[in-house]
Amino acid sequence: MDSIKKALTEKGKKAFVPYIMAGDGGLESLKEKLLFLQECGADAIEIGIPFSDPVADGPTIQKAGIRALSNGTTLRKVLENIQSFKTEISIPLILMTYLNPLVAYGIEKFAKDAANAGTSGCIIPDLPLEEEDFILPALEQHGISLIRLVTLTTPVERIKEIGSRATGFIYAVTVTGITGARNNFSGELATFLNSVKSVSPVPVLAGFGVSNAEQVREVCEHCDGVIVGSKIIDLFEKGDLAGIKQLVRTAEEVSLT
Ligand SMILES: O=P(O)(O)OC[C@@H](O)[C@@H](O)c1c[nH]c2ccccc12
Repeated sequence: MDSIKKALTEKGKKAFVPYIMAGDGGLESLKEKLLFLQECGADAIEIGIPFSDPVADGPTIQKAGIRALSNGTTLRKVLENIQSFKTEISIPLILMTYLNPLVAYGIEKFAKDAANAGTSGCIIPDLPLEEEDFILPALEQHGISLIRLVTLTTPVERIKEIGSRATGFIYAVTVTGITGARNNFSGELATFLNSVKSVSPVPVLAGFGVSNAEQVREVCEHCDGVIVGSKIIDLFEKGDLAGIKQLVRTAEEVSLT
């Protein structure tokens, strides 16, 4: 079993995966944030690499990216930084990057350096299934799982194909739009999550727009766990560490389905 799938299932509870932007608040704060989230009980952590054209991101993450870029954060610096404290992290770290910074860095070199840094998964939202072949072999060779996304508008056949290739977990996008807090979800959400679950050999985690305990519970009822980004960034910015801890813990209270 791959290490991400194992980490997300072995505790026998719904998974909680926070997202943070590397370099937001200075790269020196990354270690502290990761250790804090690990201590709160996060099951894995998604680390965003800042990029100038983040097409899937809403205002909160766009702003976090701009802050990170303006203090000189690069993919190379992030990987070096993570590598320096990797022995202190025991949960999977998953990098979220758009294709452009990856291609600029070099695919082979990225896969090798990401593995050396101790990361075990990668989300590339602008990499379509049809174009995976130029990157997948390098990731596989270095033991990095490619985490694929499905959305409310992905056709059933495509969801099946993604299910057949899935490693780590499947990222089910809960909204038709960009990242950021939402007041409510589509009426189709439960049906969508159930259909993804029915073809997935790995956990199905839902993300986009989840920003409070009630929504964590609502979404987790129909899948294996949740990913929260914008709200976590907000809470870190406000210094509300108790709020983060409480949100992470919510997933433990949801009964297994
Ligand atoms: O911020 P939200 O709405 O909680 O959504 C999660 C999200 O932040 C994180 O997983 C993410 C940030 N940028 C992305 C781009 C594509 C896919 C996923 C992401």
